[in-house]
Amino acid sequence: ISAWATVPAGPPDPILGITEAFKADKDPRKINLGVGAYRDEHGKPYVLQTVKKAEELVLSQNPGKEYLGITGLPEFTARAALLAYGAESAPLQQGSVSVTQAISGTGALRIGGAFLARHYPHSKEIYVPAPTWGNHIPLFRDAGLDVKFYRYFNKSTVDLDFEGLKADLLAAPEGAIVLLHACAHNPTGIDPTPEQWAVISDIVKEKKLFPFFDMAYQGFASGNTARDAFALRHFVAQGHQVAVAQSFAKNMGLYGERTGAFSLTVSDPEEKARVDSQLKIIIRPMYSNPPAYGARIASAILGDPALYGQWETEVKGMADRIISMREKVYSLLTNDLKTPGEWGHIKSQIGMFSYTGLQTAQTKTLAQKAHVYMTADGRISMAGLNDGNVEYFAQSVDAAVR
Ligand SMILES: Cc1ncc(COP(=O)(O)O)c(CN[C@@](C)(CC(=O)O)C(=O)O)c1O
Repeated sequence: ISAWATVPAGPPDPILGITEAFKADKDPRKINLGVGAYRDEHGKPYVLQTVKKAEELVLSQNPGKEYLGITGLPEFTARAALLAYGAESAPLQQGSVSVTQAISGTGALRIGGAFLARHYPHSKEIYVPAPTWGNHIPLFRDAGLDVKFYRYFNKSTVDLDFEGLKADLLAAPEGAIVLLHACAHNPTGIDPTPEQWAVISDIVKEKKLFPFFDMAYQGFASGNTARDAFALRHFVAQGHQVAVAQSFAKNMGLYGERTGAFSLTVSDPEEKARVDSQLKIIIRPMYSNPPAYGARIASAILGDPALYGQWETEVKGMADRIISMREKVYSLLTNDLKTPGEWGHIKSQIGMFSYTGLQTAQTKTLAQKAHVYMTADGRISMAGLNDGNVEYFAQSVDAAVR
C-alpha cells in the first residue's frame, strides 16, 4: 500500500485557485479579478520600463551565478531598509536595523514569524486584522505562532471598524504581537488615517504590544513611497521596536523574481550582530540563501537616482490607473446603471483591491454566469479592469445584485 494512501485532497488556495478556475474558463468575455497582480490598460502583465533598464545594467556588469550569503545581497538589503525607514530614521542612522533579504513578502513574513516564535520573550500570540490577507493565517501558524484576530472591517458601514480595532487591541494580552498592514490593506483597501495611526501607536505603546508591519505595497497605494510608509515611520519615530516585511512583487512588478526583505529594529550595533546571527540560523536550514536576480534589479533601481526617479513615476502611473478604474466603476454603477446599493467605497478604498461587499453566492454567480472571477469574500483586484472590460464588469455586477 502506498505511503500516501491517507493523504487527503486539500482545498484550492482561496486566491491562487481563482486563477486556475479563470484559466479553465474558455468564454472570451472572462475577466480575472482574483490575484493581486497589476495589469496594464490592455489587461496584460506589465514589466516596468525601469526594470528593463535595470536588467540591462545588471547584465552588463556580468554578475555571474555564485551563491549570495544567507542574508542576501548587502547593497539590496541596505537600500530596501532605507526605502522603508527613510533617511531620517534614527535606528537606521545608528546602525540599529537588522535586515535580511527574503523570498519576497511571503518569505519575509515567514522569517519574521519564525524569529518571533523562537526569540520574542513575551508572547506567541499574533493579532491579525479581521479580514486579512488569507495566507497570513496558515503562514504564522506554520511558523509556530498562535493566530488571533482584531476587528478591522465594519460590514454595515463598509469602512474601518476603528472602535472595534481599539477595543480589541486594548483587550489583547500585554506583550502580544500585532500585525499591521502598512498601507493598501488587503483585502479591504481601507487604511487608517494618519490621526488613527497615531491613536493605534499610543495603544500599542500602552499595552506594550509588538508591531509587525507587512509592507507589501509601498508606493503602490498612493503613488508616493514616503506617504505609504507613514505608519511605519511614525511608529519608529514614536520609539517602538518594529519588525517589517517588504515585498517588491507589486511596486516593482518583480512577482516571479521573489524579491523581498525582512527587518527588525534593535537597541544597538552589538545587539544587531546577535540578531543577525540568529536570522542566519533560521534561514540557513530553511532555504540557505535567496535568489540573486531580482535583488540585483531592485538594488540597481534603488541605488541610482535617475532609475529611482523613473521608478517612482512608473509606480505612480500604476496607482493612478487603478484610481481611474475605481472612479469609472463607481460612475457606471451609480450614474449609468443606477445599481441598487451604495458604491462609494469602491472609489474611497486604496491600493490594489476593492472590497466590493458582494456576497459569496453573488461571486459564484458572477464566475459561473458572467465569467467574472474574484475571491469568495468579494475582493476584486482593480488592476484586472480596463476600458475594454469595465462596462461588462459593471453590467455583470448590476445583474448579480438586482
Ligand atoms: C498583504 C500581503 N502581504 C504579503 C504578500 C506576499 O506577496 P509576495 O510574497 O508575492 O511578495 C501579499 C500578496 N498578495 C497577493 C497580491 C498575491 C498572493 O495572494 O500571493 C494577493 O492576491 O493577495 C499581500 O497582499
